[in-house]
Amino acid sequence: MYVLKFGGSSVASADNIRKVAEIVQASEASQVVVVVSALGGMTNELLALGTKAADGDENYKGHLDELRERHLNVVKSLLPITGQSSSLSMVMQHFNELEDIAESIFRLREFSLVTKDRILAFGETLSSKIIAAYFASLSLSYRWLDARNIILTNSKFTNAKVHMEPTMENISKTIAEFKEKIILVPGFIASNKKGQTTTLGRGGSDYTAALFAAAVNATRLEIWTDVSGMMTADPRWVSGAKIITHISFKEAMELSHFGAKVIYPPTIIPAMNAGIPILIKNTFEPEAAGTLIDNEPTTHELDQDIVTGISSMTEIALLSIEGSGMVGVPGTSKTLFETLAAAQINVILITQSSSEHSICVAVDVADVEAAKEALDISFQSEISSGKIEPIKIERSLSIVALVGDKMKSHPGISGKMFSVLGRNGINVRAIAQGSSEKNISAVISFEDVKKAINVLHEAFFEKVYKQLNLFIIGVGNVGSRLLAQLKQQREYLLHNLNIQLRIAGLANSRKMVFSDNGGVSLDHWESALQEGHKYDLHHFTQTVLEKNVRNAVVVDVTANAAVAGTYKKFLEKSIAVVACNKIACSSTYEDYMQLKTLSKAFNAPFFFETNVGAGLPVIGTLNDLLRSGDEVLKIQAVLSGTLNFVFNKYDATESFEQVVRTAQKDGYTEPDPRLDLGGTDVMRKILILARESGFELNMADIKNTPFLPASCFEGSVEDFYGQLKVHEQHFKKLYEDAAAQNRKLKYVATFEPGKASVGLEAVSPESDFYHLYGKDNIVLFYTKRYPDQPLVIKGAGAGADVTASGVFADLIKTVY
Ligand SMILES: NC(=O)C1=CN([C@@H]2O[C@H](COP(=O)(O)OP(=O)(O)OC[C@H]3O[C@@H](n4cnc5c(N)ncnc54)[C@H](OP(=O)(O)O)[C@@H]3O)[C@@H](O)[C@H]2O)C=CC1
Ligand SMILES: N[C@@H](CC=O)C(=O)O
Repeated sequence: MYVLKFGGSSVASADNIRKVAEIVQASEASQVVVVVSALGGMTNELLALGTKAADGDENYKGHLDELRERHLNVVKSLLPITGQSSSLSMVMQHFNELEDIAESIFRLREFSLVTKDRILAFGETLSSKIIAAYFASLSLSYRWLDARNIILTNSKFTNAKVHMEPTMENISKTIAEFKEKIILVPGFIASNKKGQTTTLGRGGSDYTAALFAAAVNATRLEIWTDVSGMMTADPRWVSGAKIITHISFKEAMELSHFGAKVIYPPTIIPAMNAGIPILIKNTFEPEAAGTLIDNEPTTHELDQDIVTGISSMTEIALLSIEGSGMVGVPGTSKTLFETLAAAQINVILITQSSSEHSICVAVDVADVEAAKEALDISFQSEISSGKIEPIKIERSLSIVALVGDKMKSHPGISGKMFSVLGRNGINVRAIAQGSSEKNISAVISFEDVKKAINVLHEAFFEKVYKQLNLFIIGVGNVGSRLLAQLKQQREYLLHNLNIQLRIAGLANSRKMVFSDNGGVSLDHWESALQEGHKYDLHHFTQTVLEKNVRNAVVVDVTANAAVAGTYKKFLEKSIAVVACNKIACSSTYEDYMQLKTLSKAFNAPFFFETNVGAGLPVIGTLNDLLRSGDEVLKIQAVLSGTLNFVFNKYDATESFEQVVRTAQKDGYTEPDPRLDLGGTDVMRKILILARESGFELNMADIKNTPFLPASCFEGSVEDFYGQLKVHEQHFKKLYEDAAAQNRKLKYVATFEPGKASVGLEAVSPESDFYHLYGKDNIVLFYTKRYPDQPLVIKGAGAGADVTASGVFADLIKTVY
């Protein structure tokens, strides 16, 4: 025998009830008990009706008419016209009775728990009788059974406790007498020994079904609902949440406790104790496998799935009792829990420090004031004598929990959980893990809960893609190439690295756009940006912070100082920063160090590989040398792609001004080319290398011997080009003097501990820099391990594509 329970959504309309009938008929069992809830939403409607009447609100009458109409309409659309009359009069009769009760409530202005149960019982009684009539119209072999004659409870109205022994006996005896294939039972309702109607509280229909399943020793209990089973996380929050096809009873209990609304744990206990498997199925997708809950060890699609699911509970509050007077004093926790129990307050989570200095309990936020009041009274003397500090309350908190039987024997799960939360800037307020190790719970801020569930889901469910949320500022020369590369590689990243790119925000100096769903389209980002809001850096920064999305990376592809000034705000919220903008790392040493410190302290990657050598692995190599214990003795380098290009190309046949213009047109110069020609760009780069080598240095410490006449720096960029023209002879002479000695002009940067310089040099053919072509850069690292023959990095050191690819590589590094 199977027991099938259909919830409110499954019987909400005539169409749905037809589906129920199909499912029941298709059941392979020779006999089925079908337990049904009230039409979807009806329990709340009935409650509201009674409350209205009790409040003296005459509108209860109109409300009653609507509910009557809804039931009559279901009958009319479900049954053939010839078979409707007896059901229509059955509905009318019940509503006449309901009307009498409602009128009494209205008159007396009293809606006692006894009356509540009477009113609520109409929901399941009516739905089950209508369904019975439909079964009759299909000529199915069925029997309607009034649960009130079978399930016996105490008199705790609205949440009655079942007298198990007589109830079990009643069910098994009664069912044994029935020969019909279908036994149809209204869920949720029962009666006390006086014969008064009682109800079984939250999840009552599931409980009815579990009682029947246990009493008849059913082969299986099927819970038919509107979702296809229990999921690895709440699908409203995690778009990649998956159905769990098989789960143990204990895991299901843990998972359901926090938020998984598919089953309500206490209701499945009778079936669980009897070892009856429970199958969660979707009435609207009956072909889906659903979730099987039983005593068998959990199987997963992937063996490495240690965690079965992630659950959450929002709207909780923490109460903390702290004080030195608690240490070594037995009885504090006894008083605490007895007080809360006496005040009818459910404790959701408990933590106590091993120092015994503090105990922290999580309760429903609705209970927190009452809890504090009760505790203030109980601990009054300890608080006033200072042994215990006044009880603290923290609201706006949530719990996220990992659930899984297999976590017990698997080290590292909690480590991974907390490091994933930490990496995403999610502060953990309290932690609880039972010795069964089936559940690891963390209390976090409510505003972080969505992010927390998503990052945990990504971390523990291998097949789930990790979503990288990019906020890109700057879509010029380099930024637009970056977007093109992201577009080109997005499928590769998805399928090979499980990284799902999402452009969560995009800005230039005029417009900005954000996207909450799929992200700004990589195919149409230009038009999306064009149609965006007016740009405002403060607004952009605030929006990034407020969005609080997981795996967020701010990508600075501008050359702007104000944008560089925002990194601090991001890093201290654990948002990664990737920058090709060199301003932050070449600002004051204190600012540079602050960013590095924040990055470490908040686990927020801060990558700027492209600050030196564009896409060349210069900073990464230097970091590797130092991490492995090497020390930098000297750095010699050609670090300006622009200047290398200009002095390679310039031979006085084409004007110097024209050659510089070409460098700008080809995307090698800074947005303001005077930074290249004046040496500032190279100063920044050697400064960054010196700092990354572990030396304290500032721009003012670098000697810059300019080769441009001072007048080139006056006025605008166009004035600058004008001055280059004016001084053509100066550049010609520089070139010819070098050529006359068989030398080439190279703009060289040098760093040795204590000193750094940049300037133009005429290098001979023996120099490492002589054969450096095009826009190439070269860096020679002389270190303790490479004292004579330096470690050399050489290659294209400027250009939008190579720079974009360096930024791209940094972005990917933030994931690992
Ligand atoms: N080119 C290269 O080879 C290399 C470049 N870099 C660095 O890359 C960065 C970008 O260079 P590049 O792409 O050539 O510069 P572009 O001038 O071509 O683009 C700059 C982008 O930043 C935007 N922008 C400027 N100011 C702001 C602001 N205050 N707020 C928001 N957005 C702003 C611009 O918007 P709008 O168009 O509206 O002005 C534009 O979209 C520079 O820092 C450069 O040093 C690093 C290594 C190599
Ligand atoms: N303008 C720079 C670009 C890279 O940083 C250069 O010319 O090297």
